[in-house]
Formats: sequence, structure tokens, C-alpha cells
Amino acid sequence: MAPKNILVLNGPNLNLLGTREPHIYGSTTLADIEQAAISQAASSGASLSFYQTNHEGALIDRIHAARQEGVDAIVINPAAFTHSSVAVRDALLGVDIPFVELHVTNVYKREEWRRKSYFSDKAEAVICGLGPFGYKAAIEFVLDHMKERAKL
Ligand SMILES: O=C(O)[C@]1(O)C[C@H](CCCOc2ccccc2)[C@@H](O)[C@H](O)C1
Repeated sequence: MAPKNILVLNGPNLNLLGTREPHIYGSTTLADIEQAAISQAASSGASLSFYQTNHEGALIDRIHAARQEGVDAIVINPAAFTHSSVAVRDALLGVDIPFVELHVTNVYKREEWRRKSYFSDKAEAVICGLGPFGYKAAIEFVLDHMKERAKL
């Protein structure tokens, strides 16, 4: 059965998407991305929640809550926590919900230190460099991939 409940999480400073540094992060806002994602999921009969925070503990608490809510899959752009947060990694592993790691930029085309992720080795998939389309691709992957897994 395709997942019915998808949670999209965004880490620190992603609330600035589309408003600052457009030459790096593009001109699409997080609100634009959210609206498109909700419509995309709904067209497949899935529900989608969207959450952004600049606070590590709040992100961890939101991940914990996903377990109680019956979230089937998580799409997460951990932002700078990608490169630093064992705590957010542990929260994802602790709730045991499959997740896709997503970055709008190609982190391998940037500073060396951005190549280290605390999440990639546990992610179902890692998407980077597709800009806002990465969110569409991640949700499509989740919908298709989980449907296939349900058949196993
Ligand atoms: O490419 C991505 O999505 C990143 O997760 C974005 C993070 C930065 C999020 C901050 O986003 C901003 C957007 C507009 C203006 C300023 C920051 C960065 O630390 C990661 O290495 C890659």
C-alpha cells in the first residue's frame, strides 16, 4: 500500500529560501515548495505535513511526534544539521521511519566539509542539486518506492 502519511522536514535557515542568496539557493520560497508538495501528494491520495525549524531540539521533537502520528515516510532537508547533528540522526533511527535525505544544492560541488552527512548511510535515497524540484522528486520516490516495498 502506498504511504498515506508523508512528513517533510526542513532544518535551519531554510525559511530564507527564495528570499536570500538566490544565486545559491534559487528564488522559490519554502511556501511555494510546500504548496506544490501538498498538491502532489494529494493527487496520489496521500497526506503531507510540512515543518521547518531553526532549532535542533524542535526538529527532534517533531520527529518523535511523527511516530505517534503514524507517519509512513519522511523527506528531510537537515540543512546545516546534515554536517553536525548526531542527535537528529539518532531521532530518525529511533522512530524507525524510512526517510529520504534532500538538499537543494549539489553539496559535492561546494565546500569539502559539506560532503560529510550524518544521514546518508541510513537514508532510503539521497537527492541533491535538483533545486526545488528535489522535493517533487523525493515525494514521487517515496510514493512509488513504498508502494513497491508494500508488495514484498
Ligand atoms: O543544499 C541544501 O539544501 C543544504 O541543505 C542547505 C543548507 C543551508 C540552508 C540555508 O538555506 C538558506 C537559504 C537561503 C538563504 C540562506 C540560507 C546547507 O548548510 C547544506 O550544506 C545544504
